[in-house]
Amino acid sequence: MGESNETPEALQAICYQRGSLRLLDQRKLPLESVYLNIQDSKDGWNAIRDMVVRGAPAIAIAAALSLAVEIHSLEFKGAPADAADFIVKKLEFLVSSRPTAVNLSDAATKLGDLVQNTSETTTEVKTVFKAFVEAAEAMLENDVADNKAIGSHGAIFLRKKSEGLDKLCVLTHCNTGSLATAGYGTALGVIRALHAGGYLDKAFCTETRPFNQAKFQAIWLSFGSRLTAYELVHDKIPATLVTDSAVAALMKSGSVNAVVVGADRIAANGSDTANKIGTYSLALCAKHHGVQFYVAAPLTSIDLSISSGQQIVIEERSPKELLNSEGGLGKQVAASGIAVWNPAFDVTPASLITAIITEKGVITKSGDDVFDIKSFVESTSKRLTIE
Ligand SMILES: CSC[C@@H](O)[C@@H](O)C(=O)COP(=O)(O)O
Repeated sequence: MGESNETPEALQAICYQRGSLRLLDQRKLPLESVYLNIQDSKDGWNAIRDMVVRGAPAIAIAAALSLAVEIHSLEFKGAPADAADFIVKKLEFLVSSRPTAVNLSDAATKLGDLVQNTSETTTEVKTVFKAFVEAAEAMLENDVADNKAIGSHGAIFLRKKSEGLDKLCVLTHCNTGSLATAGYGTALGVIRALHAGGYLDKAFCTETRPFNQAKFQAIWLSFGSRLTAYELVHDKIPATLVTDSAVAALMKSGSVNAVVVGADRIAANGSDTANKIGTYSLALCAKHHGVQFYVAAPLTSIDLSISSGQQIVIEERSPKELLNSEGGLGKQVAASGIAVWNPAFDVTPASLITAIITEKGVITKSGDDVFDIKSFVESTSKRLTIE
């Protein structure tokens, strides 16, 4: 993994052209824009594990493209079936980088099926590789369009639900924007769409402990946004940063009309949702204060194979992120010997969620207070499109 200081375009987390992949090192934002060259799936795995790239959709796309770059110039000896097996094994390895977001394993399953099927209909290894590379590239291209559709559906729905208000104040958590996706973002995409339409009064972004994913922090290793605040400032969207622990007081003051967050995995039960740690507290606060709470996510974040949030594996990160400054790399800040529990995600029960905003429309609850996620997904044409 080499480094370069070139800045192709601000807010572009994934820079790809066939045979070349560079990932914006999000640990260094907002003070430095450094791109890391990703040459193979091992580099991709490390970049995901070490949070160079993060956010459920971006992780899946970066993983697939890291393998696309690896096989671009690979001299592979073997039959098409061996090439498909090679790809499937590499995908399994990539899936092991981070466990909670389903987008990566969804992509791996679909891409694996694609290469297996292709290998059965060709005598050429290069046909198998080409099918994989084109499908990985399609993920990058389709994601921005999907996010813009999420933004548009969300903006229309939120306005409808907030009749009487000309402009809305919307709170978001973590980073779900251009940096977490191929561009535009999911929950942040809804905020972008509201702003573009002249319907946003103000966005609130939470600090998002412990990695500070929403905060603009002047220490390059204090992970996170830095990121959401960076995007909001970049787009000149009126916004205010708050600590995670200020949210209850903020809602009590009546300053928030709606909360919109992203998702790493939505269960089929209708629908417990895993998202960045702290999301559950926001949802409880929102319920208490009568504030609407929305999840904005692509259909690839829905996992129909699990019936409830209890089956979602929650990633636990290093205690060092709490014990030391600068994302764990700096000086000790906590008492020696203290035990640490550092989950990266939590699960918000469906009962606290007003609606789920997807690229295919908004999933609302039926009379018995449940989301019929399964019917919604089945009635739409795609999850991961392999064209
Ligand atoms: C569009 S990103 C959706 C989620 O992935 C996001 O809200 C989140 O929890 C990101 O967590 P991260 O640990 O930064 O990968």
